[in-house]
Amino acid sequence: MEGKLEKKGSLSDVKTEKRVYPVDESQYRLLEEVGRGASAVVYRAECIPFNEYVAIKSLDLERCNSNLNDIHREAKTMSLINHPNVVKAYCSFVVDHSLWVVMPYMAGGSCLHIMKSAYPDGFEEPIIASFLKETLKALDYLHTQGHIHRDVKAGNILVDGSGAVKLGDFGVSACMFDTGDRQRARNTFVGTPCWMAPEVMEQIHGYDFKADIWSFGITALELAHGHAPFSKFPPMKVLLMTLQNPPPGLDYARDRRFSKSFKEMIAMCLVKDPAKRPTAEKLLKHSFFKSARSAEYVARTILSPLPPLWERVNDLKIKDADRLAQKKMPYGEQEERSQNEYKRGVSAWNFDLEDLKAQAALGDGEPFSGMAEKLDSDFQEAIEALSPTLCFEHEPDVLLHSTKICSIKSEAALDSGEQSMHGLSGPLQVNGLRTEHCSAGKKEPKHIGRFDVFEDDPDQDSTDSPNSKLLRRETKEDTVEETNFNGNVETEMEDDNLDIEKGRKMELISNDARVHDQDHCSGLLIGNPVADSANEMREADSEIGTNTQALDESMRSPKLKEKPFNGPLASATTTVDANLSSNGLNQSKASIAQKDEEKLKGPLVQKKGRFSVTSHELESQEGSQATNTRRNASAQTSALHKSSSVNEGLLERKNVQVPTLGPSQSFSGLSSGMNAVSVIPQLQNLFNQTAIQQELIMNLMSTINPSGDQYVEKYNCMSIEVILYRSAKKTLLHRLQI
Ligand SMILES: Nc1ncnc2c1ncn2[C@@H]1O[C@H](COP(=O)(O)OP(=O)(O)OP(=O)(O)O)[C@@H](O)[C@H]1O
Repeated sequence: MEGKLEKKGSLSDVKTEKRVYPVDESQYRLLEEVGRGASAVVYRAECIPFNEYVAIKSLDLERCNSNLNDIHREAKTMSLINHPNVVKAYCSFVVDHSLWVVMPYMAGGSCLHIMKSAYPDGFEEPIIASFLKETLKALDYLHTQGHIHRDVKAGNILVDGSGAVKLGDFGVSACMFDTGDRQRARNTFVGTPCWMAPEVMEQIHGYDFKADIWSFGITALELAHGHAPFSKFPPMKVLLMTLQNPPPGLDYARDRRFSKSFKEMIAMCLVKDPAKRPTAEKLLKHSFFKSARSAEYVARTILSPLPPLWERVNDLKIKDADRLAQKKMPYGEQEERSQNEYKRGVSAWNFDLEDLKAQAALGDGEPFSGMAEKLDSDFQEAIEALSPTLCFEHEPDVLLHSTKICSIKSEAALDSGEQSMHGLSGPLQVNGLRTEHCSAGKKEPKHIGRFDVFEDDPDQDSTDSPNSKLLRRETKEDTVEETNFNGNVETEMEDDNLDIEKGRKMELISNDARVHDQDHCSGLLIGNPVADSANEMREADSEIGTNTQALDESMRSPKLKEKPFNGPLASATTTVDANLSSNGLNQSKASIAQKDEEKLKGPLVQKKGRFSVTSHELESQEGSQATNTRRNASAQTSALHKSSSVNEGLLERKNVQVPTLGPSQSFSGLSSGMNAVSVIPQLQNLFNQTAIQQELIMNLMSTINPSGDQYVEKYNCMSIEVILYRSAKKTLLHRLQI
């Protein structure tokens, strides 16, 4: 390691390393603010004894989830970094409630700052190549040292006065969002949604340094366009789009100005299967980087016309404040702030998958999905804006990450036990569409219901994008799923094994919540994430402390304790899969095919690190207790699957009309051997879950904005919808009983 440091370091670094920077506040004079992030303010400062400008990043420890030891450990790591393209920490020390990290002052500021001030539509290609090449060197170094940056974006690519480029924000800020060791950190969402790799969002197998390569590709697009893809959307939408859309690329009409080589380089980074992304070292050899210019060229063409960094930063602050002032409505203001922070690239987006699923359930899943068209657009926004991982407290310009939903979930999880968690665990399932890796050999869906309304979409023809071409080459079969907001999926399969494939999908879902098909889907997370999750939640709760206490209180209703919160996600999935398997014969054919295949390969159910675990192994490992629990959970999940699919069959057979269900409230085919009476418990189950969700939403609303009349109004509106929905279910139940 030592040798590597020397090889990759520079003389100047070695020189500065010998300097021992004072760890005493009085030895520094803070000057202007030159940057602000989620948890830190960065100042230009003077190191008095050395008569040198430095940057001091002041991290507010009171706003951090991490304990002081974690932060110090990370700061220490940062100080050990020694590479000309990585901003190192000279030293760090605590001042009052803040940690001061002393770093070299990067007078040009971040690429984001430069873009915002002077290049709102992005840079020219040689400049992009220059920034990216240096960034890639930094990543190569970090990855070689075993580090994952986790927050690569234009806002963290810094330029010094002489045009040298360094990757900043390594270590400390990453640790700010961790609550423990790295492994756990790697199972939480860390980073900024637009830049986040799909595998980071999915949390199925964890992620590695290839996540940085994805973020690097997104950063390339950011530098080319002036903003990251999907940056205008709220985080939930960004996550959905990243997971379900084809990877973004330079596919717009205006991108004709960019070279084929640039487009190709981006497409190589933005492959959803991390294993297929190149390493930083390999990428550095790509022809695109031949167009990179010298630091001197960057300083002359880009930096010299700009005013000093602090002036630019101040101007940007004023602009942001003006924009905010234009929006007067409280809700609009909050949304606008959120968007501002988001566009600014602040990384306070520490998501938890469960939060997102809860959000997905609230916004998109049953019971509301069928009524979506009836809700006014305002209400839709309000539901989306429930994205409760974000809230503003105290300081208007600072986005804090709140764990309110997490706290609700913790209560529910702890109280209702493992089974309830199964419906919520695993990959994000929204609108009945399971997220799948591209490597699964399938094309991505073209639309995500209402989320496909994207200004740039016409240009972004998924079939023409270089990425999708790239993906298609990897694809053995050609499957296109089109999903609308209500979870209906039209499937076109050009493969000869159509029926078997359809049946296999059904088998995968309905067997229970366990099976993954290695080639097809990420599937539900099985194993046993519950215990860990529950522990993490307990810890998270204790850390959250008073912030969420009020909410926790409000969530301790007996109903919530009794009922597992696993309905909408599990049942929303049903529509899709039931549609796929409307033919019972196909099912059994597929079932046989699946079993044959399992005999040969052994069904892969989970990957643990480098090891694949088959269902047999898993069962024997987990012992009978875990198996039983899983079976219970499976039975529950299956029941929900069945309940939804049975409905339509009954409707077809009995020709029952359900007047208040929207046209898009989809029910699917009847499984053979089911009778009407047998579905009543399942319907009852759905009915109960509706009530639970209603209460959950109400609590959320009152907690987020206890005095907000708007929410009350919205809630009333929603209550009506829920009542309509309930009455539809009652009618159905009544008719079935007759
Ligand atoms: N050494 C430096 N010299 C000059 N400006 C800097 C320096 N370090 C950071 N900045 C500026 O301050 C901003 C915020 O810093 P930083 O990103 O490290 O904070 P953070 O709280 O970790 O933010 P983030 O939300 O990106 O995680 C950066 O975007 C950059 O513009």
